Amino acid sequence: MTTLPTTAKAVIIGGGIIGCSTAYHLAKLGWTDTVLLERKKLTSGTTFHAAGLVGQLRSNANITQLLGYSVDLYSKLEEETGLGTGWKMNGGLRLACNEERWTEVKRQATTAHSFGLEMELLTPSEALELWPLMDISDLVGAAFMPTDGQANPSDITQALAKGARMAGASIFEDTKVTDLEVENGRIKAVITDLGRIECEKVIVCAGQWTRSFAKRFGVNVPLVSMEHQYMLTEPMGVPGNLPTLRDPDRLCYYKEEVGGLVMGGYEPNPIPWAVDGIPEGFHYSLLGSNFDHFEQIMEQALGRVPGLQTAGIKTLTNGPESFTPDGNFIIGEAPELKNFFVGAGFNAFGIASGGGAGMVLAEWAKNGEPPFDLWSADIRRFGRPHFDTDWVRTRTVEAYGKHYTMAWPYEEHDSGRPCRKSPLYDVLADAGACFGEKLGWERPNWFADTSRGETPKDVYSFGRQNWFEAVGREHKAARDAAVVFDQTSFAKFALKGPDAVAALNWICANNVDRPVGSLTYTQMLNDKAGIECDLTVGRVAHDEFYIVTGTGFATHDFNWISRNIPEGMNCQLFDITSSNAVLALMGPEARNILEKVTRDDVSNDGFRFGTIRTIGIAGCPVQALRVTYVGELGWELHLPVEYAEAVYAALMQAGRDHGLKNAGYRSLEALRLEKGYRAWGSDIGPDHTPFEAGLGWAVKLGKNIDFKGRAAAQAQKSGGVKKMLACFTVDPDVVLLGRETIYRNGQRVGWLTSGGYGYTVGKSIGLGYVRNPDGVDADYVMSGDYELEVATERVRAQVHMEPLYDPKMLKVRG
Ligand SMILES: NCCCC(=O)O
Repeated sequence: MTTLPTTAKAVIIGGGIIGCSTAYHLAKLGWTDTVLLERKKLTSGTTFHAAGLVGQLRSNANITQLLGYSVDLYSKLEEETGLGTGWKMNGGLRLACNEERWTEVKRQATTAHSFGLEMELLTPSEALELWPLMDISDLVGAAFMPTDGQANPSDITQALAKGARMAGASIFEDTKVTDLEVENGRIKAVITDLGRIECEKVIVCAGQWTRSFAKRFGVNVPLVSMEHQYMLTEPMGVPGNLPTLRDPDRLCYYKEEVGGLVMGGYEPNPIPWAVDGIPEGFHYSLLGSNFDHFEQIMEQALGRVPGLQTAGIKTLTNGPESFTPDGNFIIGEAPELKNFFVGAGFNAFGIASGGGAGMVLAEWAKNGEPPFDLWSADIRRFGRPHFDTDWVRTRTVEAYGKHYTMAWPYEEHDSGRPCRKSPLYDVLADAGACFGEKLGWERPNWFADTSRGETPKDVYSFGRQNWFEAVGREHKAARDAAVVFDQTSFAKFALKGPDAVAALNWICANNVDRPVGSLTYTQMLNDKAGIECDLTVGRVAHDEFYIVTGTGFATHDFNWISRNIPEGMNCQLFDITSSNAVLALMGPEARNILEKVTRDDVSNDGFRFGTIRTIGIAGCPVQALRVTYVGELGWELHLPVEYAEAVYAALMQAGRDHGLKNAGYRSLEALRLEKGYRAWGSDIGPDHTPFEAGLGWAVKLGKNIDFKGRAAAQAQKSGGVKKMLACFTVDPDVVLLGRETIYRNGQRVGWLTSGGYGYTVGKSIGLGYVRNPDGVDADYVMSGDYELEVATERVRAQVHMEPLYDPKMLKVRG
């Protein structure tokens, strides 16, 4: 009879690879009173039927690092535990069968180089030498990553479980979690059919069962079970050292197994499973093989591996796996419930991610923060649309179907749209808007001039895309006249209460205790002085602040602020995103236009840069913020949604004689790059401090006010930095997209965090950190000779530490 402990530091729910890896790492970190509970047997959920490929390269440096950690761990786990893992570092091949895919593969190789991974380009015949079973008649080229590999999913999980036990963790199989005890918004205990365990942290690694389990406690985990099939052939003389192979143009992957081949794929019409809930008793269970559905993948594979025509098929495994709406996994502490952690939704990368995901989950649970920025996989990246199961399923079906399709620059999702619409959606659509989508919001990306025969639809490529000229027109209007951006999707919060100023001044790096009517640009830092939030704060009353942040950061920033209000302080945070529309009027003509529609004083003296006031426009009380993200004179106009059409119409009419144009997010991006404004999530984030990012001027170290992250910020200000954000320009015909490698005096020193084009300066622009373990300052940055690697080619680059456009801020303050 199993006797559960009555207390534990951490309880992990789920005995698949992620749960076992988390237990392994928590125990190694010294939390030996970690308990893992598995409802049935280890691996019996999804792990046992995973294919077991371990690839490393992703478009995000830290996720690539996490996967690289898995490879390092798997390389030594067998020796440590004495259990076989099936780990083989045979390398991984990726094929390209057309010129566009070849460009994508070359850009991926450069991304690999940026992140410090070896990835070699091969001719078709060189690829054939590594993978002699394939037909290469349609091949343009291939890339080879020598450190990729494959593992046996069940064996590697058992080895992690053994390693966890060896380090002191306890693992209980056949133990069902029936409930959680929650007290004051945090986890108190886990209730099982064999007893109660009081604990500090719960980490739910229950695979596709995670969504319904978490929902019982108000936590949203947007994942969907999808049927995924792969076949295994009878032995056909496949050598044991065969690299894994990804053939994205044919949607297929391959690996060697006992002398045969595993072959699976990602069909464009996947089948969601268990839409109304996973049946009781579904463990060590598979779905019936669906040969008809697999035929489309099989047909493609036969073209690549002719030997499959005569190979016997041993099994066609149809196992449901968790997929997510954006193809990234879901990790971190739930915003809805303290001490409730999630590691789920691994999109068929569970085995590749297992080692690293367990490591980061363990560190996050133990230390209260992840070891590095995991924003692209963070559970707080989701928002309102992700609560709706139908919407999540629709979007996830699209994401699954695009698993191997070309990842085009600027690609937008097609499904589940339109979902959240600004009140101006129809008006802007009539004006030629081509919309993009973020967190469900439809947002104009650019405006087609339909009178010239332009169509508001993106045509994707790796070169300049069809919207390039249209965005250039918007850019020019912003610099020479004025534009209006519909930025209604901005997340907006109100913080109210007698302690609002004290609380916010603790959370913000900049000083927000300024007179009513002041606007403050500020970061919010973690204890390492990493930038957790980057936002604008307006003091609208003695005891009230209006906070504006990016569309995609609504859940994250709300959670960060509310969790960091010091205990006992009397103030409340409200999400008022849906109450207010936002029109940003920007450009040298902005004042002339605004003066025509308001009786309020908007002169330079009457309405200074960096202030917020209420003005009247078209019968509407508008909160006007004199601020800019494009480097021009301008105002963000925040107004109750019901006035949006009237205020927009008044502006457009008044702007007619001033060259006012609609503009979208693509020109906003080009404008901000010229000005060197940083974007959270790419140029700045938890791995970057204000001093590294050139934002030290916004940190209140000169004031005697304590704030979160102050000690680390102070230490870095005194000790100096080891990386520094710089701007790079290259010839206009070089397309920069981000992740291009930066070389200083021939040495790799970083990669671009953003890339784009500056229409005023007529150059391609990138931002990125220059790293040096011995320390970096502006002189060091400026004294180097720079090249960028773009799709494996090196190009000369100029470096800049000042904004390319209006470095003295004359336009903004004028
Ligand atoms: N579970 C299949 C993984 C496929 C891939 O790594 O591309």
